[in-house]
Amino acid sequence: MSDILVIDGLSAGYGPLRVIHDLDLVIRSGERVGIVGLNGHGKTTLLYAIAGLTGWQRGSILLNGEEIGRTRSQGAGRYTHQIVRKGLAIMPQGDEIFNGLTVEEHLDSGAFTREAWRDRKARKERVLDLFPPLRKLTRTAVGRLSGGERRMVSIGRGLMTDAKLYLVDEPSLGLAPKIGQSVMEALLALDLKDSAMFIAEQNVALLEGRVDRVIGMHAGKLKGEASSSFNLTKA
Ligand SMILES: Nc1ncnc2c1ncn2[C@@H]1O[C@H](COP(=O)(O)OP(=O)(O)OP(=O)(O)O)[C@@H](O)[C@H]1O
Repeated sequence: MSDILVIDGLSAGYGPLRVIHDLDLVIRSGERVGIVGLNGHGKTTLLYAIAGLTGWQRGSILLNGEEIGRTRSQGAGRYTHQIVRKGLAIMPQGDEIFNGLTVEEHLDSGAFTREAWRDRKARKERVLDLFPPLRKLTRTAVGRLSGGERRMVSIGRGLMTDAKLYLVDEPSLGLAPKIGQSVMEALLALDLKDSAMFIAEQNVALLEGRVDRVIGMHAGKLKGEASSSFNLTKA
């Protein structure tokens, strides 16, 4: 098992606000790791820092052995395209999708590397196998879909490339519990091979027993392994 993500001494924030405090984390190939914590304690900011999307950051982040951290004081997103090309897929919180585009156009938009584009038909099939409700909707504009279907599109787009690390931010957020559970189950059914998945989620129960590890986050620091006994209010 090789290290896919090695974070060493990461601090990050926005302007004067420091959200992540000197954080270390290792995720290995084949691992699914969950991160839980209350709203505002920095889960999204940690995922953003890995993707180079915070206001500023410092500390080392190795993705598959390559440094993607750098010390940055400004220019959020300036290096994100390079990080993505090194093997990062990010599925952001909420549905960052374009209402006028069809499901198929959305999935195609995720196949932006040359290999992924060449292979997009097979990749779409893989996504449609994971999310069967989308199969009959490929020509439908996403603006007409339900919340659960939109989430499937947004996650499915992130699965159109062969990433080394998939970052998924609150896949069940805002969905009815049953729908949230089925989206999570589909996501966890993905054959990771030698890649890894890092999932931020507020609902610990959705992760427990389904991922390899659950880590708690409180006030910008990791709290070690968590379980359903991990009390979010007192973490
Ligand atoms: N773009 C931004 N600019 C300024 N401050 C931000 C920005 N994004 C987040 N913050 C602040 O950073 C802190 C951590 O927020 P973050 O979204 O990382 O937490 P979270 O644990 O992911 O919560 P949530 O589940 O609501 O996303 C909060 O105080 C938030 O207000």
